[in-house]
Amino acid sequence: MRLAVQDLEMRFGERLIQRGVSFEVPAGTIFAVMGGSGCGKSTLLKHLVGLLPPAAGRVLHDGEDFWAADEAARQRLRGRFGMLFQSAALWSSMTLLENVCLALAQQTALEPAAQAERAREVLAWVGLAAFADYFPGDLSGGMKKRAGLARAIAAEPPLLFLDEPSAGLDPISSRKLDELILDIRERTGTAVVFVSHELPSLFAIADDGIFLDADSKTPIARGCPRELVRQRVHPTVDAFLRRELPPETAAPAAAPASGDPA
Ligand SMILES: Nc1ncnc2c1ncn2[C@@H]1O[C@H](COP(=O)(O)OP(=O)(O)OP(=O)(O)O)[C@@H](O)[C@H]1O
Repeated sequence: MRLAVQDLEMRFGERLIQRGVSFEVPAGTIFAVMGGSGCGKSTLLKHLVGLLPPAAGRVLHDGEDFWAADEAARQRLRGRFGMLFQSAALWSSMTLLENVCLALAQQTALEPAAQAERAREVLAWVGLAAFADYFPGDLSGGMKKRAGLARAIAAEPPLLFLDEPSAGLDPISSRKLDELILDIRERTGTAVVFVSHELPSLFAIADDGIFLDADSKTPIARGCPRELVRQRVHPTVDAFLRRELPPETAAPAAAPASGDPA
């Protein structure tokens, strides 16, 4: 499935958030949505997953215009997306197995026995085979994220949306989640669109990406984060990807005190 975003304009009422947002995500690509706080990353994700209509522009799935389609067609397209929200959004009263089975019941025609078999398989992929009968409340944050990922990928969606997947995780859990996302792409060929502030994750897994700028309210860079940082494409992008203060806010370099060695 190929996602194409064409000249999207994002607004809340009169307030412009971003304009001129265009990019494509071919099958199997891991695509990062980057930018500082409040630039519109989560809002863009809402336009892409079908939660919020954009003010203008198009979101095409294999050429089919999502927001111009009727509700039945949108529902069919939504069934092809896997989603992992920041909170992992698991049902707390259901075990992990039941959480994954519920997603399979909603998104596939599998019989209950086949749902359970598939659910155990994906829980094993994410390293939670031994926790199938646990409730989300009994898991660590990283385990909840992995369970959420298992649920998102259970029906083998061709397109996976991840909203800050590693937020709140320690560096080791975050690294494991990155490897899991790469492994899932390898196994299923899914495309992944993810929002992240985590530089190690951006550098480790993204093949391509877009940088949304809150000041100009428009994208200011496109490409693989590793390349963008190497090419020094824009001071704001540089500041973000290198964790450097932008020149206008950086403290002046301290003058050497007299008597210091030269
Ligand atoms: N429902 C809403 N109504 C009005 N304004 C909103 C709404 N949701 C978000 N905004 C505003 O739109 C802008 C973009 O918000 P968004 O959450 O998309 O940013 P973000 O890049 O995801 O930020 P962060 O990295 O901090 O999560 C912000 O200024 C926010 O205050």
